[in-house]
Amino acid sequence: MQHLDPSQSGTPEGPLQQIEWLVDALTREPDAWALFLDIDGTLVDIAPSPDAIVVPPDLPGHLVALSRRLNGALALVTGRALPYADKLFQPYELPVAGLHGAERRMVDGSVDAVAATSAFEEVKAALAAAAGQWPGVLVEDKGAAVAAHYRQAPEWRDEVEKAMEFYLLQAGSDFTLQRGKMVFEIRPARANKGSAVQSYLEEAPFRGRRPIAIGDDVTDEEMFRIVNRMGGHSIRIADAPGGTEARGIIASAEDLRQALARAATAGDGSEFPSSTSLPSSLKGRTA
Ligand SMILES: O=P(O)(O)OC[C@H]1O[C@H](O[C@H]2O[C@H](CO)[C@@H](O)[C@H](O)[C@H]2O)[C@H](O)[C@@H](O)[C@@H]1O
Ligand SMILES: [Mg+2]
Repeated sequence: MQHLDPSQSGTPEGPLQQIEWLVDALTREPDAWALFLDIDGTLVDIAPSPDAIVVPPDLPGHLVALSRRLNGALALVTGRALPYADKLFQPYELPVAGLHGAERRMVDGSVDAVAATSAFEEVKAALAAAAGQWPGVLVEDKGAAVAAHYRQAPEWRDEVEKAMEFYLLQAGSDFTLQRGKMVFEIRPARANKGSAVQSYLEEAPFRGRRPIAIGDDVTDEEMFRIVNRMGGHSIRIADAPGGTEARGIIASAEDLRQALARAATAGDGSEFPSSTSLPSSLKGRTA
C-alpha cells in the first residue's frame, strides 16, 4: 500500500485536501496513526463563555468509534481540567491530557493529576476579588490553574494581562502564563501539550504510530512542533493570526467534526448509531 504521507503531496494544502487526507489516512491506515485532538475551538465551537459550549450529541459516539478504529490511539489534549473534559464526553472516558498537558489520564485509566496548593488557592481568591473591578471578565477556577476571560469585556484586556502577570509572580516559578483566545491563564509549568503528546507516544497503543495533532490556538503550537518533528502531521483550525507551525488548515470545527464522523463510520455500511445507543460498558475504555 502506498503510504499516506502528508509531505508527499506538498503541504500546506487547501482545507478540502486536508479533510480528504485526514479521512483517508484514518480509514485506510488505522494502525499507522495516533490522533491528538484539542477541544475548544477544534472539536466544539467557541462560545461566549467557558460553560456555554455545546457538544453536538453525535460527537462523543463518533470519537469513541474512531478511537476503536485506531485501537485506542486517540487522546484529547486540552486546556480544560480533566473532570470537565470527561463531563463533556460522558459516559465515555477517553485518554485526556488536561490543563494544557499538566495532568494526564493514561490509557489504562490511571491519572497523573496536579493538586492546587493552599498558596495557589490564595492567588485564585485574590484574582477573583480583583476581577470584581472588571465587569464582564470571567474567572474560571480549574483547580491547579486559573483563567481570566475577557471575551465579553475586551476593554479590560490590558488590565487583565497586567494583573495576571502580577498573580503569576505570586504563584511562583512552578507556574506559567498561558495566552489564548481572549483569555490569560496561570497554569502549572511542569508540562505542555507537546510533552503530553510525547508521553502518550511512549505508551501502547500510541507507541510506534505517527502522530496527527489538531488544534486551534497558540497552546496547540507545542504539539504541532512535536508531531512535525516526529514525522507526523499537524492541522490548525481556521484563523492563525500570529502564524502557525501547523502543516495544514481546516476551515472550521464543524468541518473537522464532519471529517471525524466520516472516518468513524466509513465502511460501516450504515449510519453510525447515536452516542446514546453505544454500550455504556465503553466507559473508561475505548478499545
Ligand atoms: O485547549 P482547549 O481545549 O482549546 O482549551 C483552551 C481553553 O478553552 C476555553 O476557553 C476558550 O473557549 C471558551 C468557550 O468557547 C471561550 O469562551 C474562551 O474565550 C476561550 O478562551 C476554556 O474556558 C479554558 O479553560 C481552556 O484553557
Ligand atoms: Mg482550542
